[in-house]
Amino acid sequence: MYIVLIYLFSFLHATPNYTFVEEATSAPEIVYYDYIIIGGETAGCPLAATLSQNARVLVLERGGSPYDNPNITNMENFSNTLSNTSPTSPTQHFTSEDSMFNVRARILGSGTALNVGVYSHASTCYVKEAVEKLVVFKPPKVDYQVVVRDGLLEAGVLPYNGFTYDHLYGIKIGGTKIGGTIFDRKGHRHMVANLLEYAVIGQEYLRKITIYLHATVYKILFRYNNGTTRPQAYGGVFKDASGVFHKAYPMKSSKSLNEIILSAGAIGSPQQLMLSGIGPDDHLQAHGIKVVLDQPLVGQGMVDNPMNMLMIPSPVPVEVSLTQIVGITRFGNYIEANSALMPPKAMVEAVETINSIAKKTFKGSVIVEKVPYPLSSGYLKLWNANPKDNPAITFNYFKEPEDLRGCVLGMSTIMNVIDTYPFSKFWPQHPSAALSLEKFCIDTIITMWHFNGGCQVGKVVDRDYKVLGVDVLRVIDATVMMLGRYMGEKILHERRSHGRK
Ligand SMILES: Cc1cc2nc3c(=O)[nH]c(=O)nc-3n(C[C@H](O)[C@H](O)[C@H](O)COP(=O)(O)OP(=O)(O)OC[C@H]3O[C@@H](n4cnc5c(N)ncnc54)[C@H](O)[C@@H]3O)c2cc1C
Repeated sequence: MYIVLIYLFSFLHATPNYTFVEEATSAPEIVYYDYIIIGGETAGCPLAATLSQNARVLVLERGGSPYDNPNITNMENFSNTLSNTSPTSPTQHFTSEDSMFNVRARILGSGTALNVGVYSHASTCYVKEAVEKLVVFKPPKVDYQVVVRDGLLEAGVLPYNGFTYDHLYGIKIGGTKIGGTIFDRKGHRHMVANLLEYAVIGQEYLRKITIYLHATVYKILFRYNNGTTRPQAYGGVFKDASGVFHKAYPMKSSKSLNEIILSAGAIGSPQQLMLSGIGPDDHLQAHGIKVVLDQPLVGQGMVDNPMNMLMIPSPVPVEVSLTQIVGITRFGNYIEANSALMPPKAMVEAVETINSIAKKTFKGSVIVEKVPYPLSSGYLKLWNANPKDNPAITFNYFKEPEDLRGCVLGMSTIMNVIDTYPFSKFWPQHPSAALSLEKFCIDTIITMWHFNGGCQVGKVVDRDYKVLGVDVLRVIDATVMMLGRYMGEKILHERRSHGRK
């Protein structure tokens, strides 16, 4: 075991030699695997690596590889990827129907190749320790983050919980913590794609996993077996970068153990269901899509965490840091801070404003507040039948008054933090009490990029994430919950109990 771990760790600081990752242009016209996973997503990568221990797995990812791109791998370049609007960018930009500027991932490893890297884990029964050994780290000590920690504590965000991966919330177990990060001590990003290392061992001989890049899935195919009226997913159609279409089929299995698994994200999965004919009857027909199953709840329940922030210009230089310290207030708000970064669009506009006032380069930090479990929700609809285009998404931020109240409480905490002694060297002024925090929250809302929903449990999928009303199709991604490795092991267990090795 020790030797295996050394073997695994030896890969971590170099670009992995994934011989099983190929451009989709090299794919045959028709391919057969036990599992077809649509999307190399945060749950999809560990799911694929786990399933490949006992089955043949194909992953179809519409984006490219995250390796050898310093904008992705180096923390200091974090915002360059987010502001890249080219058609081949790893970020696909969209504006929600609420006029919120936002981004979604288009790359192997999905959001973990773009994100801020804050890591906390689910309850321990779902946690696989090895995952944390491979991609999660304790952040280095950064003076500015120490100031944030001390400010939070002085402002009453107690107790201090030290370094922990635990997801602390609620009145009794909130407080201030040092959270995990997917950036290592040198500021290099580690992503879920690194978990494909699990699939490397034995690969040369067994060839149990294949990942096609720039493979955009256009639709899932359905049929009806032996005169039944229940649709069964039996394949998928994908297009490579040269515009050539290919088909991928799960190998025939008498016990229907082989499956198609949608792991295309909170936006991609409900969109793909609709494009494949599962969704609201009238909406699909309006786009000329043949209805396989009238399912009015596909695309419903879209939620995004509203985020608001204060930008704090500093008279002294501030080290570059992404989030290390997380304060969870007794009202449930998350308070996080980043320093000395040139941030993405909404932040860039704010920086430009500040610069034009200050007439000097921005030095400073941002402290953000997130409403953790917003009650406001919306829906996703298609604009057209092209899977490469964004669908129309409405989040209805702050529709529920409780969410706005949550923002006000969070912003009050931030103002208390910057009024503390540790913060005095960054922010010598006292925050203005005359500010209307309700107005501030509404006027300055931005996204936390944590959108989810669209394929809700009990409405679109069952508790095993199988799509209701059809066979051989699951959704395993942030749409439902990010339990890739856990679900992989569960599915393998089901496989073994049916006598498949
Ligand atoms: C800027 C930013 C910062 C964030 N910060 C944090 C953080 O600090 N901590 C944290 O826990 N979370 C953070 N998140 C959120 C987190 O990264 C996501 O919740 C997570 O990655 C899962 O996202 P998702 O399920 O929506 O999938 P997505 O990220 O949308 O991934 C879906 C994948 O499927 C692929 N795909 C979609 N459609 C198709 C198709 N038709 N054919 C083939 N492939 C397809 C996409 O290319 C993509 O790779 C952040 C996100 C962003 C964008």
